[in-house]
Amino acid sequence: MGERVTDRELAIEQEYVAGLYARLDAMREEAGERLVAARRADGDRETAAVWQAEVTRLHGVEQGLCFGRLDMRDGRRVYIGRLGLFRDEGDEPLLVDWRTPVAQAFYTATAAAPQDVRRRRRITTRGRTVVAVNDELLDPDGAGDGSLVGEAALLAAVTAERTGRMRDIVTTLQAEQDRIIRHGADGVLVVQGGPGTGKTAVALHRVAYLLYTRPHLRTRGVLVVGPSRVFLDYIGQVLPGLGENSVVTATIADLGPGVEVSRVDPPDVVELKGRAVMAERLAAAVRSRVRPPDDPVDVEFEQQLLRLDPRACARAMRRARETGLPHNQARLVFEREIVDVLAQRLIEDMETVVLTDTGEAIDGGSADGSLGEAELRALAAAGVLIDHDDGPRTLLDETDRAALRDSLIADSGVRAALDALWPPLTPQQVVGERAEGWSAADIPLLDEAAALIGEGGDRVTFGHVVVDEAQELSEMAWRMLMRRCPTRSMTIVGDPAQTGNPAGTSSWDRVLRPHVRDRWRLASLTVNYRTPMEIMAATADLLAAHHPDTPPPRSVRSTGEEPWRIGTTPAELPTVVADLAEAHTDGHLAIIAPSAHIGSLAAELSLSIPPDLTGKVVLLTPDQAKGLEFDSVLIADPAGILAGPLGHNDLYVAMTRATRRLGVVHLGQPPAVLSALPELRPG
Ligand SMILES: Nc1ncnc2c1ncn2[C@@H]1O[C@H](COP(=O)(O)OP(=O)(O)OP(=O)(O)O)[C@@H](O)[C@H]1O
Repeated sequence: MGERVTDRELAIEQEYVAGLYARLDAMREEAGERLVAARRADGDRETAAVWQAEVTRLHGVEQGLCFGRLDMRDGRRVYIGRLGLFRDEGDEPLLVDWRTPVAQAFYTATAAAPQDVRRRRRITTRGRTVVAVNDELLDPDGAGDGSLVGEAALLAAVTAERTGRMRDIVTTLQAEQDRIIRHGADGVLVVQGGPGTGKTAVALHRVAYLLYTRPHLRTRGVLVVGPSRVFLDYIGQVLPGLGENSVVTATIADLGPGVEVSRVDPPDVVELKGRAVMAERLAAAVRSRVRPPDDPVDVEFEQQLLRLDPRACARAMRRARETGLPHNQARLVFEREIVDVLAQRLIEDMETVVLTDTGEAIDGGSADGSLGEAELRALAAAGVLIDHDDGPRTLLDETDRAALRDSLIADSGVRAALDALWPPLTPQQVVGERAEGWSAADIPLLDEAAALIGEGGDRVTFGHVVVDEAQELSEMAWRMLMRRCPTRSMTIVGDPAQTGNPAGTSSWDRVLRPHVRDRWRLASLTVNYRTPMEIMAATADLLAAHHPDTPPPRSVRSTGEEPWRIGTTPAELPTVVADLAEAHTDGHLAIIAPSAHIGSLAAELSLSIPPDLTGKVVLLTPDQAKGLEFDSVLIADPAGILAGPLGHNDLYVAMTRATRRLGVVHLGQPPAVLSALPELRPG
């Protein structure tokens, strides 16, 4: 039950909040001055970077700096906000960071389990002005069902018009979400839940939590992987608003070895390229480049022919392989072995030149093996540098041998022979050059090849990796990601009922076990904060037909607005969609259509490709719509979407993007799974 709050309370909070902003301003000023000073001090880049980060952090938390207050049973008042603020060091905090243990009760205290909280107050601000104060008394006698904390604020947040950019949910986090956010960082945490259950939001708040509680992650780095650049832009404001600016966001393609994706593979090829067995194929392809020769190999060096026998080659190859080094590094071992063999051969030849069979010196040489002029000339021709001033020396000491090896390595004839026996490779050569360009499914293959040959030794790794829409990753993509997360500390969020990639996953265990065995935990989210009941009901047939074991998430609200359908012809589809879009006046509208219609719809509606999410009308394929949300969604040609390789999942994604309204324009008869939708009557 809400308690009536007087204007006096509003005034009290206004004064307090004004004090917090004053403190924030003072901190900003100080950080700004320190930044200027550090920039002035020559070369103190590190200090300047620290203060630059602090300035950015302090500006990021401007909106909704303080959003709550806990009144404890012992009389203490705790104000909760986006960061901790103190009047002076060692003082009681003016504002407590939402990530501290003290603040947790703000999200999890209920009337039944009040955790020493007497009153929970939500403070709503617009700019720096307090516009509302809502209280909940956590009185065990007045316990409701306690499942939703701060229901009014939550409902206000979930019904608010969308802007095309994701907002943080720090003021209205729910208990099941809070538990996941504060879960320990060891091992892999998989967060599974239906559409709109807050998986993305939770993953991002968890990043902020981990950075706060484990500061070493700031240096080790946190990576957030998302399905597309459009999606990463969509979520891009959330972490800065939580005061965190150091996180790297990337798609799988961004992490790859710098090739441009310019081609789309057919679904069966995508599926094939994504399988883990491709790693074995690539390893075999690399191995096959190195085969002991059947016949002796003649190596030309300084107009002499040196003969390498196949057994010596095989032995050198074996030794190089036994090091376990990647191909291009193992080649250095092979090179050393072969050069040793060649050097030995040269030395032996040399000795037969300068000594007789019985070991006597000829051509003026001395019997103890020290060198005369003729030998020195022969050696010089072989590239061995002899210091004449040193006087006569013993036949080929270690320095001579080293010099001989160096000249062998530098020799083009020797290099050509080495290249033929153990060619240095590039990732492109291993995967097979593609004249027609690279596809997204090639990226993990190129990365695997780079690892096999030992390129990318300077590859950046991270202390924690978050994977969003993780159901989309192929087994090969998982291998690629794991190489970037040696600690295997990960948060993985996804929903196998939304998998659109033919190489994506339907089983977390299957993709994770090869990398972490059973060191992964599953957490579930069950409440849908995005999609109203009416729209979820419209997806019921689709979900039941294709994922009978997946319980639909429970919608937190109902809007009273029924989804509808309307039939048309292929020729009229663009104009029907354009008319419906024109009639749409409130909020953001997404038109979701199979890629075959995107061109004609974009032309008819004058819409941009790639889409600008902040536009009032946005045109997307189901794949591009993944993870996003809009006030209204219009689906064009659902049968066309269903015809894709995992079309039922794509249609499910498309239908669950709307926060308010859903309409479907079908060609001819509607697909069976949508036939229960009421038909829109003209007018
Ligand atoms: N506790 C909450 N308070 C307010 N809004 C919330 C809360 N939890 C989730 N939401 C809102 O619900 C919407 C869906 O969240 P999000 O995109 O994180 O869901 P998701 O599970 O990743 O969805 P999908 O799988 O469909 O991509 C967002 O607008 C988010 O802000």
